[in-house]
Amino acid sequence: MKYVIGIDYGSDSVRAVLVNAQTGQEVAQAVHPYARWKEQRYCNATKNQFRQHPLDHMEGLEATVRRVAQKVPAEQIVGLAVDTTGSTPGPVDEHGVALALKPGFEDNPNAMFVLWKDHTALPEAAEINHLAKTWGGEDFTQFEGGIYSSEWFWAKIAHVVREDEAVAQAAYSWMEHCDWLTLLLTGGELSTFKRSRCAAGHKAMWHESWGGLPSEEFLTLLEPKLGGLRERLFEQTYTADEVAGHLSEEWAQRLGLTTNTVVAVGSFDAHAGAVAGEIEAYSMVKVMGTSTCDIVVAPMHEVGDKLVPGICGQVDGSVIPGMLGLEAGQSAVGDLLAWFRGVIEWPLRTLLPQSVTLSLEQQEALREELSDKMMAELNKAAAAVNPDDSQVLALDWVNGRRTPDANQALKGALMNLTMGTSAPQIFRALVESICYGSKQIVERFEQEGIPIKQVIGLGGVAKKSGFMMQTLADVLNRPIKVAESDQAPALGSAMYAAVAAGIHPDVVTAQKAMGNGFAETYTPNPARVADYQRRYEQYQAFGQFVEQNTPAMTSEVAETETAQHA
Ligand SMILES: Nc1ncnc2c1ncn2[C@@H]1O[C@H](COP(=O)(O)OP(=O)(O)O)[C@@H](O)[C@H]1O
Ligand SMILES: O=C(CO)[C@H](O)[C@H](O)COP(=O)(O)O
Repeated sequence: MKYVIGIDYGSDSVRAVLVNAQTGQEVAQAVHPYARWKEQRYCNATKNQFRQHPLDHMEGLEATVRRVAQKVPAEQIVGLAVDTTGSTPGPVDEHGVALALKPGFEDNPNAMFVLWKDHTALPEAAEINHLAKTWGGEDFTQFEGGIYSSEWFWAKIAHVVREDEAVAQAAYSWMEHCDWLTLLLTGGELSTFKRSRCAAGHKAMWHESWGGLPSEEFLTLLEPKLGGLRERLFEQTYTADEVAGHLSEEWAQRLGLTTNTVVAVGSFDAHAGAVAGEIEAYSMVKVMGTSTCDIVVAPMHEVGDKLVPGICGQVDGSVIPGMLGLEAGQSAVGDLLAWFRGVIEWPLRTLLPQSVTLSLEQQEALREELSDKMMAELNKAAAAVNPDDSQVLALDWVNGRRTPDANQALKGALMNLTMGTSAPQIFRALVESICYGSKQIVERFEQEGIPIKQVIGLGGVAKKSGFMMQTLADVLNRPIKVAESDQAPALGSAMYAAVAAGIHPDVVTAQKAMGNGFAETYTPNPARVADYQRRYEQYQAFGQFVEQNTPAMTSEVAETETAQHA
């Protein structure tokens, strides 16, 4: 019997699944929340600064993989692969050691991984967009939807090197999180390491037609401190079905595995999730968690030269080698609902500690009990709201708008509040706003000639919120299948690992052999469709109003906003 391990690094925790390499049947899974991240040690939410310490990731690697690996003989585990969030780049030395692991940088957030949802690089993203359209050369954003985001590689690097001279000096190179972990596991040389096509193509403006990364001239025009970095990055990229190497002696020992285990090239969580969600041509797989990524694949020859504006890129082989992978998404989905929960939990955090009748332990127990129940209860109560009784309308942009047309400077909003507005009505409006945002994305693909033939949901929100999924089916007026797997990105990585280890000839065959199928299908309720269409039009008008009244994101505006938050 042969087995593979898929390792999925989410925003809050890492999980590993051990599966049968032939059938995909799950043998074991283990989850580990990041300890430092849980305390938000290197974050500042008001500045939109979200940094993760590499020790959180290394501890999670050992904790999860050791636990699942012990279920079967080590020599039967033939492959593993890692997917992570992205763009989550971090600075490294000439051997690929993360800077935060080196003396002097242990507590410096700029030496850590800059999580996808960190928006401290708003000015740099605005500069990249301006430069790309005006510098007189190639528009390097053209395969990234034409608008570069502050969530991405170059904006983040430019921001950190400007802000922190010590990091700028010490950083030999930069790596996406999925690449850094894969190099860590294989112990190879940084100069010959196989970087992820998925990460480079969607976030680093890598494209074969201009010889890989944007030119030295463009990068130094953006920021002179980037001079020379291009040389120390990479020219080639590799798809996730390829072999990056074998487990190093050190990590084989630390994980309880052998050096015969093949390690596949890394990828992003959403792309791996789409593979496990059995994506096929013109399906949209919605990976719904903290954020949402909408992944579509299409045959290269059918898309031809078509460029889809306002999405997060179109990349040859980023999901399924040989097909074009297209990505869009929303920056806050589970996070939007978690934000609202946080708002209404305020008295629990502030007034409870003032209680004279409850002990500290009782307060803590009460806080946890209520917080645990809150999301499920809000879903239930929001589903019971009579839509005719509430006109509340929301914009889902609390963490900016990722797509269509990235504008991370936009903010969330609520309208039509009355004296009768209740928490469930607001929660319902937030859920609806997420669904309207999703409809805009589907429409963008279709307007640009990429038909969406089916919609598949997966991830924490798709599994936990039937209310969200039913609303989505009603708003989109399409059935939505929800994937069976609870750990879809990890299963997708296991599929990539199985191909890299030679168990299956290609990703499509691996999907067929190892797929878990679907748990349920939400079908649109015809009685709701017309009303949601009317409200969708109101959402669009509300969005236009807010957008028109939001200052254009020049670097000056971004700097003022950042300063106000500091
Ligand atoms: N019952 C629920 N309804 C809606 N959202 C939920 C519910 N329970 C948890 N969530 C949201 O799910 C998100 C986590 O999703 P998950 O897929 O597990 O994580 P990740 O995005 O890190 O991969 C959180 O943002 C949380 O607010
Ligand atoms: O942009 C992405 C991938 O390209 C993802 O949204 C990001 O990685 C975060 O994912 P999640 O919401 O599951 O934590």
